[in-house]
Amino acid sequence: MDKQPKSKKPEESDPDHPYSIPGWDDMLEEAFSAYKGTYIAGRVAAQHKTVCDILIPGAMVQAAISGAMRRIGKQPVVGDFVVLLDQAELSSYTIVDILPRKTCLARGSPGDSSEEQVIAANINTIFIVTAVGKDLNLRRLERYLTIVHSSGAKPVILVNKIDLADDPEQVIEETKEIAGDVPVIAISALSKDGLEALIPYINTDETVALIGSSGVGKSTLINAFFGEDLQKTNDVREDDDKGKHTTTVRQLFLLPNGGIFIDNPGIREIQLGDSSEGIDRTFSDIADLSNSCRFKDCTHHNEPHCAVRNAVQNGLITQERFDSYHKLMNEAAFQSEKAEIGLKRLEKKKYKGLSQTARKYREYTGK
Ligand SMILES: Nc1nc2c(ncn2[C@@H]2O[C@H](COP(=O)(O)OP(=O)(O)OP(=O)(O)O)[C@@H](O)[C@H]2O)c(=O)[nH]1
Ligand SMILES: [Zn+2]
Repeated sequence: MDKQPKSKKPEESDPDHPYSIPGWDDMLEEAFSAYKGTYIAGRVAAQHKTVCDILIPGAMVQAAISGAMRRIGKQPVVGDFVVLLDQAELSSYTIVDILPRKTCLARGSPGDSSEEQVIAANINTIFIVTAVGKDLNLRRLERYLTIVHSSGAKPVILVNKIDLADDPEQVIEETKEIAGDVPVIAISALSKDGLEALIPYINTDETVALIGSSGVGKSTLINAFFGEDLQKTNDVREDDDKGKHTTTVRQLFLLPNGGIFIDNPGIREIQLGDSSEGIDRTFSDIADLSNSCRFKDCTHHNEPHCAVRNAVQNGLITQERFDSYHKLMNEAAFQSEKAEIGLKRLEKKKYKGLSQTARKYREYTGK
């Protein structure tokens, strides 16, 4: 491949250069260099039905999705880096392509609809927020870990309301037991204790998001950490010529220290999709033990000489964690099947998205 020379990072304020787009890097620069002509790059800050709010160097504009993209079902989501056709003569912008996504947060769609829904793209770190008390549910955490691992983003577990814990250390220990190598951080969004530990994850040009159940303190944390006036700090110069004024709530925020924060209801209410790969990473203890099962494709149900079931019997893995694993595998297999049926309906020849693990699991269990 013809390698483009790496361009030097210019001043952040240079409105003519895509480096002023939050999160822009050399890889994107290289992908974008394939577009010659009146194209500019931007990042999706919010999605609406037919248009998106796009951050371009020095301004925020609205752009429609090209007919060609709509026909093939290519839908930009918040966080995407996109290529815009700059039609100065029409005072408008059109999104003509999406630059390669580094991470992709998706959920299994509810009801009968078959396709996985991408909610946000290019998030580097996802804070999984949980809280001391009845909200601290390890099984639910495993579910969130699976979702984040599947997205490609880096998970970090925040145990909020630590001020309510009788024995904070024990709470953290319990959480660490299911976390693998994922960092576990105790915080109190209310008293702002422990928030400094989050700073390293919000480096310049990193994109972060948070997920967690209702009531764990996500809003309190956003206000405590990112500031009450997040919306204000995100004020960008309006492009008078081409930009239309938008009154809708933005979903991508620029943080005062240079980081980028993405928040929308879709991220907050995320469900498990076909994430069998994420399950393997969340349950790496089970995945490791699987190598010692007699059958290579052991599903750890009834097969003889199953190292995983042995570990459960010997107390190395708790019954609750084992059940949680099976529950998530069942759901992932169900999502896979739903996706497959949907795609057959669309008469697609091949579906690569179905993960092998989930397929085997479904064949074996008949679920
Ligand atoms: N004791 C204590 N209470 C907290 C802490 N953080 C949040 N809360 C309280 O928990 C309740 C829920 O907090 P929210 O920030 O609204 O929770 P949320 O996750 O945004 O909830 P949804 O908006 O439903 O998703 C509020 O009453 C907060 O004051 C904390 O660190 N300690
Ligand atoms: Zn087994």
